[in-house]
Amino acid sequence: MGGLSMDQAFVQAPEHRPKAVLAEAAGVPLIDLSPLAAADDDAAGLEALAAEVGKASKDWGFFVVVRHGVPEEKVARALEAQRAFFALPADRKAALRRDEGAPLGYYESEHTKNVRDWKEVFDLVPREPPPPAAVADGELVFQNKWPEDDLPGFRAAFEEYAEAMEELAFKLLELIARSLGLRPDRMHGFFGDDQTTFIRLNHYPPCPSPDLALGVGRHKDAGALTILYQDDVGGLDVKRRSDGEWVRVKPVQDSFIVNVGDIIQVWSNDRYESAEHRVSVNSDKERFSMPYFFNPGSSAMVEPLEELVSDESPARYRAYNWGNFFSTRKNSNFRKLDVENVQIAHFRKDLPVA
Ligand SMILES: O=C(O)CCC(=O)C(=O)O
Ligand SMILES: [Fe+2]
Repeated sequence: MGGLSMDQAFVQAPEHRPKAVLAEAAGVPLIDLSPLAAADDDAAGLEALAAEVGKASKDWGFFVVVRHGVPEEKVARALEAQRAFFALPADRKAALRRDEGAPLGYYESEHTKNVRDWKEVFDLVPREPPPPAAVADGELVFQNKWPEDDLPGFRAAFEEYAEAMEELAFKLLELIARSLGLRPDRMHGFFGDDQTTFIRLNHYPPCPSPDLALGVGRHKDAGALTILYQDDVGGLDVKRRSDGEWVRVKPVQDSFIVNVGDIIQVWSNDRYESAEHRVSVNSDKERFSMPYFFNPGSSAMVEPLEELVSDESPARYRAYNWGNFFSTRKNSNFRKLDVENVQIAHFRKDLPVA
């Protein structure tokens, strides 16, 4: 199934194999977003909601949202298109395969931290930047590859899904800004028409060795915010900050899982921290998930927001260019490299010991 066959490339080092995973009890916070719908006349409700989002972002870096306002039918249509795509014959999927300079489309050989992931993916962008007149060495071309001939409804399903996700992403960004004591639209300017937001469709086929391999190896999301749909199979594990245990995020009907990525960690000057997570696979069920990675434009310089920096709380990171970070990370996921992945830790300032 899915054309993957178990070999050494998928085997995790013993310390990273998915052994003990805690049950979902005392897990990731569940947040009801319905106060957003009442927004304008309920300032107190919004502030309380922002405080909840802030606490979850601080304690976990992850939370599950329900009553989020995204129409069920839009999610159902996207999910149906996703399943239909991965059910296509291997050669039809391979016709849309990504390559090094053109990272969108189908791919079945992603590596996370140099170990192959037990999954196949399809990446697409909601906003296609115009193709550059000349492509510089190492520059990536973000052009969608649609399965138009096989699945004529696919593109429309994801265009409407992306629109709904963007609306939710801006609302979440406003709640995060409020929770940090900032103007609600403080971060909006980073997400103009040049944003590098992308949607990934994940398919994790049943795996003959779920004790040795992972669907996605442990990692942190590099962007600003991730909004993930997962089906009812389960497999996403989050590293709990309080004790370093891996905790399974329980599937909840009609919910999304939200996590703050590295960029929010940097903007917030470490008030919020992006959490490590991974995907465990199982031997009898396939699993589908769809993350929406909300990312700024590639020219954005990422650094702690000035309102959150002071003499008492000096900037903990040097500014870095998002476009460079993003393309370096994409290249290292494409094939096995000898070097360590780029990390925000590389931009961390050495703070004098107080
Ligand atoms: O499939 C999932 O539950 C999570 C996938 C993930 O972490 C990622 O694609 O970055
Ligand atoms: Fe992730």
